[in-house]
Amino acid sequence: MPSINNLKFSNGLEIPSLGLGTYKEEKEDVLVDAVKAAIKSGYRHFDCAHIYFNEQHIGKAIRDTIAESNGALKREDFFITSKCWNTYHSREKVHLCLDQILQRLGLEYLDLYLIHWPMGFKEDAGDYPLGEDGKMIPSDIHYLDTYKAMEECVRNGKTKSIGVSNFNIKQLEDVLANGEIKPVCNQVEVNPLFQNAELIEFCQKKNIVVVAYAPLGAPDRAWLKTEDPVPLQHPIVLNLAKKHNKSPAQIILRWLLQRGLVVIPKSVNPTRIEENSKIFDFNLSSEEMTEFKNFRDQFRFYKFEVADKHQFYPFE
Ligand SMILES: NC(=O)C1=CN([C@@H]2O[C@H](COP(=O)(O)OP(=O)(O)OC[C@H]3O[C@@H](n4cnc5c(N)ncnc54)[C@H](OP(=O)(O)O)[C@@H]3O)[C@@H](O)[C@H]2O)C=CC1
Ligand SMILES: O=C1CO[C@H](CO)[C@@H](O)[C@@H]1O
Repeated sequence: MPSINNLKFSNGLEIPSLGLGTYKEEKEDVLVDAVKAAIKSGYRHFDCAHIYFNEQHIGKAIRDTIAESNGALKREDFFITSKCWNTYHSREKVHLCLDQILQRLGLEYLDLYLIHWPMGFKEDAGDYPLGEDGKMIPSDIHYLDTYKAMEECVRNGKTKSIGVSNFNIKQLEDVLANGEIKPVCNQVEVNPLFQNAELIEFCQKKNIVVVAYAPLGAPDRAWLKTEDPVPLQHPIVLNLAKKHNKSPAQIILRWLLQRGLVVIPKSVNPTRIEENSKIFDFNLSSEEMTEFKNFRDQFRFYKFEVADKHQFYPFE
């Protein structure tokens, strides 16, 4: 089995270019089985977040696997990302959020701690503080202040690296100009229907690794509409799948890898988890890569519209 390769961060550390997404599953037995199946299939990178309400199960599966491996697996073999939620943007809360994450995971450090979104929400009013207008109530905390506290988390050893998620080019430029520790990554949506070319080009020029979320178009999203386009069923993908004797998901993931991205497909199905790992043993030609330009681009699956009035909302 070809092994999962790594990409190098600007700080010299490495991230496996395939990780397991974990959003939208909170059941302990399902998640523990999924994480264990992933480890068996060679995954070492797990994408978590405070707001996914499931980190205790992921941590349990990883710690149990390490304990049962008789020394074959250690904490250092894993790459664990988690994210500071929007109601934790003040300095004190950035630290509190990380402490709570580590406690739930049962780990002493993260490999990567991200600011989940540039927008801070009102603190101490639950995870989704909705106003009477149906929109998130903002806090007045600037993401540059949040980022300063993130830097302290590297200095105190609770995370190896820091980065951001859902930041646009202007917001990244602010962080690059004002921060002391460079963000190693920006985790953003990328899939055939939302190719995000301009942002990816900017990040790659600045040596910021792009982690592609919703790589398969999040077909399990709660807000799915029957008329929405489905990347996994697109004729271009189906045709390439047939040609390479691969599945539609493998074709999309391979296309993303060949754009120099890290992919974090979510699955809780052991067969699909293994399928998604078999993307390192074939190549799409440059002509095949170009075929993806024929997709209807700019169909964003994660718009987070309840926060679109926030001064730091990142999307147009
Ligand atoms: N930073 C951010 O703001 C965000 C980060 N994320 C992260 O990115 C991860 C991935 O994104 P996500 O939204 O989950 O969506 P994905 O694009 O990864 O799609 C997940 C869906 O695809 C299905 N699936 C997985 N593998 C296959 C396959 N081989 N063939 C067919 N269907 C398949 C899964 O079903 P099943 O489980 O049944 O296999 C599930 O329904 C998240 O889980 C999360 O970790 C996501 C959104 C926002
Ligand atoms: O990662 C994500 C999934 O969950 C959140 C919503 O509950 C999103 O805001 C976020 O981008």
